[in-house]
Amino acid sequence: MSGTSAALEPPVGATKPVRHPDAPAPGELLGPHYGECFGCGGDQPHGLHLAARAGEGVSITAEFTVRPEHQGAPGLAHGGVLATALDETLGSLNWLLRTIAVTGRLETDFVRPVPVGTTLQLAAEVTAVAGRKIYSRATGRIGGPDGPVVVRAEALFIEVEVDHFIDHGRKEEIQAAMNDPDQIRRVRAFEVNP
Ligand SMILES: CCCCCCCC/C=C\CCCCCCCC(=O)SCCNC(=O)CCNC(=O)[C@H](O)C(C)(C)COP(=O)(O)OP(=O)(O)OC[C@H]1O[C@@H](n2cnc3c(N)ncnc32)[C@H](O)[C@@H]1OP(=O)(O)O
Repeated sequence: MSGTSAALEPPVGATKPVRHPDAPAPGELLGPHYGECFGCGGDQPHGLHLAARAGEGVSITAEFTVRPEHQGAPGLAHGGVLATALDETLGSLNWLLRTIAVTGRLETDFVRPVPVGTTLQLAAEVTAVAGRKIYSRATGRIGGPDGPVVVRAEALFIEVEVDHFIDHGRKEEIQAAMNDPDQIRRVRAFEVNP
């Protein structure tokens, strides 16, 4: 069974997403938005190490290999981990809009079990934008980019200012991030140039 709640229906007046002229080129690896991120960070030993690549338009592809530390049932990926992979992939779309945004709502269909050792091939696109609201959807397949769909998601991301993180994040990590020139460069890559 699947379906989308009314909260994920773009309102009347929503527009098509526009790829930012300075967005990474199609095929370019995006790299992590934060080294300690559980979804994409290279410095996060238990994280997913999800690698996302820019696609055409406002679309993304990504890969994530399920490791033993991601199990729910014996030999199978935990559903929350799969939801994280979808969330991270959908979040990566913001590189192409050059917008900073956080997940407001994420609806997930778990279609088939995903064994440990499997590489999940994810694809996501922004479908509509309405003010600060960014509507998107994603699929995850196994056995290659044309393999069977195992997970699906639809989401609503909400655009925020960098202050969202500075105001709400724990002081230690925020301070460390602000002292890291690489982190500042990454944040800038998300923001629209004035
Ligand atoms: C140098 C310093 C270091 C900085 C380093 C930063 C690097 C950052 C780079 C990139 C970061 C990307 C991170 C990606 C990670 C993967 C994605 C995640 O997992 S993100 C984490 C999970 N999500 C949250 O923690 C959000 C928690 N929620 C909130 O903070 C608020 O609720 C927020 C911001 C989402 C909205 O709050 P409001 O006060 O700003 O805005 P309101 O007015 O409530 O909502 C705006 C519109 O959106 C709708 N809306 C909001 N939430 C909704 C929902 N859940 N369902 C449906 N509609 C919703 C509202 O109805 C409203 O719509 P109408 O404009 O009136 O039409």
